[in-house]
Amino acid sequence: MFKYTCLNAISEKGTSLFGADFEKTEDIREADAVMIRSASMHEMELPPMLEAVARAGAGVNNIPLEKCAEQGIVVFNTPGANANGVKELVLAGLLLASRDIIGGVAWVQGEKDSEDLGKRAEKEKKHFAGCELKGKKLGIIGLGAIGVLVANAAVNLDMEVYGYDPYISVDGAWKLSRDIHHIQDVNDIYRECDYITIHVPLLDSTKEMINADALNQMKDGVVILNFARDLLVDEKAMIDALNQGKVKRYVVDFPTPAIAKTPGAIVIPHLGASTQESEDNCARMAAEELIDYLENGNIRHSVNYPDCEMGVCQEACRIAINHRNIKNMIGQFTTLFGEADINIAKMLNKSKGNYAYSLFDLENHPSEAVLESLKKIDGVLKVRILK
Ligand SMILES: NC(=O)c1ccc[n+]([C@@H]2O[C@H](COP(=O)([O-])OP(=O)(O)OC[C@H]3O[C@@H](n4cnc5c(N)ncnc54)[C@H](O)[C@@H]3O)[C@@H](O)[C@H]2O)c1
Ligand SMILES: O=C(O)CC[C@@H](O)C(=O)O
Repeated sequence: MFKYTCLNAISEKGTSLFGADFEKTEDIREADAVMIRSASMHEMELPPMLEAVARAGAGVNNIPLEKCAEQGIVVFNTPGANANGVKELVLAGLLLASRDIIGGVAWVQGEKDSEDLGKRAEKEKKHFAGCELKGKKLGIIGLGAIGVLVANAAVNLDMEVYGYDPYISVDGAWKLSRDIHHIQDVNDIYRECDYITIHVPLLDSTKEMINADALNQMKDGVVILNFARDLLVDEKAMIDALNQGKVKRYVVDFPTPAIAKTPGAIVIPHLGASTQESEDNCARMAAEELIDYLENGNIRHSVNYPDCEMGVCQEACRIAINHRNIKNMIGQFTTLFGEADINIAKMLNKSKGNYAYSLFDLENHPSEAVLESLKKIDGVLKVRILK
């Protein structure tokens, strides 16, 4: 029996996939698995029996990845599962920044008791006029699941699209429309574009990438959209740029009191992935990842351990070992099995950065003593016996 806990509301489309071997608990201390959206785990003590965390979403900056890896806890996310939801809100952001729909609707609300509202609207509407997207230059920083969808949709809106992503995946490159200009130097995006949208993860290397230097290079009256993470933008520099009119509109999905008070900012309460479809997709993918990991030891879409899949075990049992990526680990594992007279039917070892993962399908069950010896090997972080 496995236990899971949800640290945020998770769609029932995902949780309903947990079968008879799974039970929900409200107490993380007895959970084998955590499902999470945006709650922060940074200050949390990680219980010793926790095996896995699944982020029903893309960004994992709310989870201590290294601390989890050190305890043999595999962290998953759900790449692409909410990308369409975000893409659609980015398109809404482009339109909201270009036409004063928000100002116009607020004006109508303020005048809703005027008998001659229709007539007055015709006179006042000039205050809410805007510009069209067609022909404008859109720069996209980050061409992953969301950036590619935004880029292709913007081409269909007749925008001139510039994309920058030095680490673009082969899959991403295949999906990208040929009409997109591939940019090698992000400064070209800063200098050339009328609209700039960022779709990169929050990392040490991307933190405050939109800072005073970047803003100074941009065109006067540029529109910036940030549906990725608040800390990608230096908020103080953005507020100054909005106050000086350098930035015409800043559309941001991450509210703070300072930005919400600044004229020109269009601030949304983190709604990018808040559609039924995105929530269902993320929950389903997260649940499937956890089930396959807990039952079969397979890792797919992990952000702190290598992906490693060996299907369903057909032998006496499967041993899953989370360990450091250092030399002679496999030699020590196989020596132990050999000395215990256990034949290995199938094995797989993968590494990612400082961490590695090994699966062994064995023809006989190892004794408790063998399992204890495995756990004692220097560099081993977790050992599980499955089936
Ligand atoms: N507002 C929301 O509700 C919402 C929803 C989903 C994702 N997000 C955020 O959006 C981010 C992107 O999501 P995604 O699903 O497209 O992720 P993704 O991993 O598919 O794409 C990220 C892309 O950024 C690129 N990248 C990394 N560093 C870069 C850099 N310095 N310059 C240019 N490109 C760089 C990567 O190569 C990758 O292609 C997530 O990390 C998350 O923070 C927000
Ligand atoms: O769970 C959410 O609502 C937001 C998710 C989003 O920020 C993500 O990174 O996927």
